[in-house]
Amino acid sequence: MQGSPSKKCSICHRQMGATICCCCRSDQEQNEQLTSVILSREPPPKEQCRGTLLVFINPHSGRGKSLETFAHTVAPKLDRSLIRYEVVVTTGPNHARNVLMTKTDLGKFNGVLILSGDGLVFEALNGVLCREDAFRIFPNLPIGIVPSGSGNGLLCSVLSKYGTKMNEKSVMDRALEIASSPTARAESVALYSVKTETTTYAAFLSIGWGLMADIDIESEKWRKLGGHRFTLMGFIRSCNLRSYKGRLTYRPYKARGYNPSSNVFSIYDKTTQQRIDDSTAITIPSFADSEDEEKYLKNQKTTWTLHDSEDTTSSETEDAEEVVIEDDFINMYAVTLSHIAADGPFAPSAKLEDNRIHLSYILWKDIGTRVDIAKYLLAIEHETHLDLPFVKRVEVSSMKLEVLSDGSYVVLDGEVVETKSIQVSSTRDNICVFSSTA
Ligand SMILES: Nc1ncnc2c1ncn2[C@@H]1O[C@H](COP(=O)(O)OP(=O)(O)OP(=O)(O)O)[C@@H](O)[C@H]1O
Repeated sequence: MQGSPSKKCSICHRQMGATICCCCRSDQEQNEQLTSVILSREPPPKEQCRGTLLVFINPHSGRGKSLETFAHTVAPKLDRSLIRYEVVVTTGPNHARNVLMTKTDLGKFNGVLILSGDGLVFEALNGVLCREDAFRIFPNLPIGIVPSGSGNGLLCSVLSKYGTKMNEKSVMDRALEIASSPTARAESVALYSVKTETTTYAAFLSIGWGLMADIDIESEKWRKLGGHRFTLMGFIRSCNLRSYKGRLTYRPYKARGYNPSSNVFSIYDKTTQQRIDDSTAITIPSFADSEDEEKYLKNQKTTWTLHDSEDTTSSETEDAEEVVIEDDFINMYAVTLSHIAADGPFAPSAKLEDNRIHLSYILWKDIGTRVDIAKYLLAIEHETHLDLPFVKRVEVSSMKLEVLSDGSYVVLDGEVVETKSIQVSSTRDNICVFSSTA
């Protein structure tokens, strides 16, 4: 017997079945279908499973393929590895933040997996920062990344340490392997305290203002081009070069006796709560009264340990003097990790666990012509940008930027923050990030 006559799609001219053709489906319909595929998967039996991940998927990040990647690649791999997962498909800005701020059972997870870019990692960390147990969660809840956004500096910095080639395919392949491996390991990445006029943030990657910040934000409309969006906007911007008036104050970095370690651990050996319990058990004094014990635990590590604070012991007797520069800038870009994207390293000497801020800036008065700036942007790809004579660079432990003119973006970890004053400080706190397999 013959079925109903099959029609041809008017767009791709392929034969259609009973349902509408894949190319005609709206993004929303396709996302809804993928979400239901993901949510209807049978988890591996609890008694056999190795652990559980909390997964955030931003369906609109980068080229908009994250739901597809999870449904067709990550989820089947996790099932095979006997790793269970709870999925949150984010519906808009602050969804992930609100979940992480309020979730009462975070301790049961072995890690958080994020399918988006640096922006969603930043949002997630700042959700955790709002919790009273934030500073116990940070070093014990590993964050894994499947690169679906257009900027994945954190992931590229982590993978480049282990020799992954910096191109889109190699980064994606290795990220998928680590994200779904039962032998995945995590390690420390330094965290920074940031204060603006109104808000305190946790940051892990970069603070930009001027040329590169403008390129980053103004090219967002071309998200679907992936990394090429930066090249295109870079070209446009160096043709229309402008200066930005500001005051930059910084304190050169002194180690003050600090020698951070990577602290590598296996993600599925323990849950986050077990790791927290283990670390508090080492330091907890014994209390006769359980109320005193509860008070002690509550007061434990509830805020930042600043690198330059009075409490951090110093083997160096003198702190470095602050330096103040008030001038017309072309670019100010400070990074705390080596890579800001999947091309060459922006700060080759930056290490994951190290808490130095690698500050670089260009003053208007130091450049010859706009060709210098085009050279600078091109040199980033070849890792020679820091050798250019008009690029000033210094390693600092704190920096403050005061914006003295209108019409520019201050960009923190790739996200715009509405402020004219921003202070970034090195801390001795860290997060932990999926980084390798055993
Ligand atoms: N469903 C959603 N729709 C729109 N925005 C979302 C959604 N879910 C999360 N977001 C927001 O989108 C941003 C994602 O940024 P992220 O860097 O992860 O991806 P991206 O595609 O690289 O974006 P960008 O280029 O803006 O950095 C976050 O600020 C997050 O709050």
